[in-house]
Amino acid sequence: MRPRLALVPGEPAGVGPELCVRLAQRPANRFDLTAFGDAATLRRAAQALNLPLRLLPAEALAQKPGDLPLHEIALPGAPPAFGQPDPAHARAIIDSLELAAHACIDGAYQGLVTGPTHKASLNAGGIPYIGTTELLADISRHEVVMMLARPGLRVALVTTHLPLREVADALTPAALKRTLRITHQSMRDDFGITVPRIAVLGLNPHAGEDGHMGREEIEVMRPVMEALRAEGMNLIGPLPADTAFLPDKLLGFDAVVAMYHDQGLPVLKSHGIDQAVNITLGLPFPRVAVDHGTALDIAGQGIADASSLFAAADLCAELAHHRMNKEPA
Ligand SMILES: NC(=O)c1ccc[n+]([C@@H]2O[C@H](COP(=O)([O-])OP(=O)(O)OC[C@H]3O[C@@H](n4cnc5c(N)ncnc54)[C@H](O)[C@@H]3O)[C@@H](O)[C@H]2O)c1
Ligand SMILES: N[C@H](C(=O)O)[C@H](O)COP(=O)(O)O
Repeated sequence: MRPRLALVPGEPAGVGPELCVRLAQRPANRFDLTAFGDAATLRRAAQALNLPLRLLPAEALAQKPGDLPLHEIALPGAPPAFGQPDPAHARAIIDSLELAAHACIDGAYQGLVTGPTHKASLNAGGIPYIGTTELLADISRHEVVMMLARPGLRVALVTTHLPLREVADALTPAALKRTLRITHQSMRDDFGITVPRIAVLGLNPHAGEDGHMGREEIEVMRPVMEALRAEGMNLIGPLPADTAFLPDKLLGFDAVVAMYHDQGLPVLKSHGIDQAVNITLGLPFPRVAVDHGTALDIAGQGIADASSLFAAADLCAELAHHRMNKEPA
């Protein structure tokens, strides 16, 4: 059976809608798609790119390139100008994500693929939004982990979208343990790695230099890692973050756990945005997103690279297939 994926374009003023239009042109997808969003925005994106687009009822199946079933969540008013998010659209954008997530939880869809959102505009529109990862954790009532991945490198985060000055306080034994457990379990269940080798980065320079440059490695990290090793987890570290990503070292890890957003993600994104994706581990359904943002500077110009969205949809379908095949008959 082909999985049916819910596709949410994200910020209407950004590149998300045009990337969804490009995805709808791909022949022989191994999955069926239904977009959750605004029809006028998708049509406008197709027009800007001079690509065909035929919006179908949500439950229909695409018949030819350019077909896209749509569950419409209309924006109030016309689509925003390219590159100019309108906070008045915040509610509709969040509704798209929430409806798509609930449809996945209810089993109508086997996975969720999302385009980029503009966090500042959503907040300016009165929605206390931190990120889609956190939103999905709330909706599903599951503890989750944000992982970005590209061929040869997977990076999971203990803390996600919070100010740097709050990171050390947020690195609690419970947060670290939760992240390591969810990452370990997902490597086994979703990626089929029986004994995942998980590298854990120190928080401080040189992993604290035996306590001379910070004590979180000694007081928080080592006790948690010892306890989890006793349960059979293969954990390496705490490692100095500056050298953990050396190519030879990476060959020895299935995943790297970073303590905060910009400790891990710049390394991954420095390889280019084309093949990288953002996976939410721990949800009751697979969710994969693009690894890049709204790219407001190039929206509507037809030059945005759709590779990350294609990779996200392909991986989401693969994870969905995997879960469908594991479910008892
Ligand atoms: N998945 C997500 O929802 C997600 C991810 C990252 C950032 N964001 C949000 O996006 C907004 C803008 O963030 P930013 O400016 O830091 O990052 P960005 O990724 O939007 O842009 C950084 C640079 O990369 C380029 N770029 C991005 N995507 C591209 C693509 N598909 N093809 C070609 N070039 C591309 C942009 O033109 C820009 O020069 C912020 O609100 C941020 O929070 C969302
Ligand atoms: N941290 C992500 C990144 O840098 O790509 C991004 O902001 C999106 O995260 P959500 O999917 O949680 O919105």
